[in-house]
Amino acid sequence: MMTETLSPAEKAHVLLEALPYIQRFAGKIVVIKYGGSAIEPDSGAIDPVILDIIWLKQVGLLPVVVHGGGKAITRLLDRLGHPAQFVDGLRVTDQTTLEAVEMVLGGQVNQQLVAAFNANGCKAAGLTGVDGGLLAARKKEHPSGDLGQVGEVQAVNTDLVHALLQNDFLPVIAPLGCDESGARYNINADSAAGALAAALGAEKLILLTDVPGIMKDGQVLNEVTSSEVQELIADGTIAGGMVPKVGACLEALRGGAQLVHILNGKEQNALLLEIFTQRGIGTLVRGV
Ligand SMILES: Nc1ncnc2c1ncn2[C@@H]1O[C@H](COP(=O)(O)OP(=O)(O)O)[C@@H](O)[C@H]1O
Ligand SMILES: CC(=O)N[C@@H](CCC(=O)OP(=O)(O)O)C(=O)O
Repeated sequence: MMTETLSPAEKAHVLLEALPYIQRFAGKIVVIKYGGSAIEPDSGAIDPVILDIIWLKQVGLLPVVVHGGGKAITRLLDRLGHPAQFVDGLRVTDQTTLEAVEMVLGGQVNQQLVAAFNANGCKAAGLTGVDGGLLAARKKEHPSGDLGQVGEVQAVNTDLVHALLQNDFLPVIAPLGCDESGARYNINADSAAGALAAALGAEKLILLTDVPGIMKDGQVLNEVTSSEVQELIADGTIAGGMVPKVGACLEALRGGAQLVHILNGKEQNALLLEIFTQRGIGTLVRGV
């Protein structure tokens, strides 16, 4: 292990460096979006991201996990011979696609994550945005045309999430929602995480993906403001799946989140390094 190469004083320093961050964030809600691009298919091996999140909870933070699963949905659609189609990072969702989305997000991926948390000593409970009226959705209108059953969050009822947190459960949330008529919607997981972070008054929103942050000319941008984000979208630097991600960041900031980050979930212990050390990693998105 890497710690074997550290002297006892260096090991103690690592622990002491974390102390002010533990004190600052204890009791605070941190929404973590775990993207389908970073979640490995079920391999049986312990996912290091799961251990990082358990660590956060163990030292008194209140993590809330929102997961994606876009790659797994596309794999299922491929097996069904049903082509996947995206517009601005959003999956066009016909009836067959909605069924696949519900199976993968509400079933496979959610249960894979919950089982992994529980197996590693962390009480986790899986739910979708349909449960307890968590994510009240409506059909998302898009300038490019009809996206089918793609939803956008209209309102968030946080009662169930608070009930879980109060009972020491880690909420693991799949981004599905429904409207008052019972129609069900596929919601982009970043957008769901942004809306939840805003509604929960989260201290932090962290979006874990498969790239080191927002990239420009091959370099990761350490920090961007909301107005720079608009320019980066307009000039095509930010495209595809990164578009809903930055939208989620801006929504969380508008909702009062103090710190919003995009990190590479595949980078070893990215979460712990970002939260508990002075080392800045990924992209920090600022409100101004
Ligand atoms: N400027 C950018 N910087 C980084 N990634 C970008 C950028 N523009 C587009 N992307 C794309 O966004 C992807 C991340 O979004 P997505 O595939 O939806 O991930 P996730 O499944 O983690 O939500 C990256 O893998 C990359 O292909
Ligand atoms: C409307 C829409 O695009 N929904 C997404 C929901 C899953 C998701 O966002 O997963 P990632 O975070 O892994 O991309 C989809 O169907 O792929």
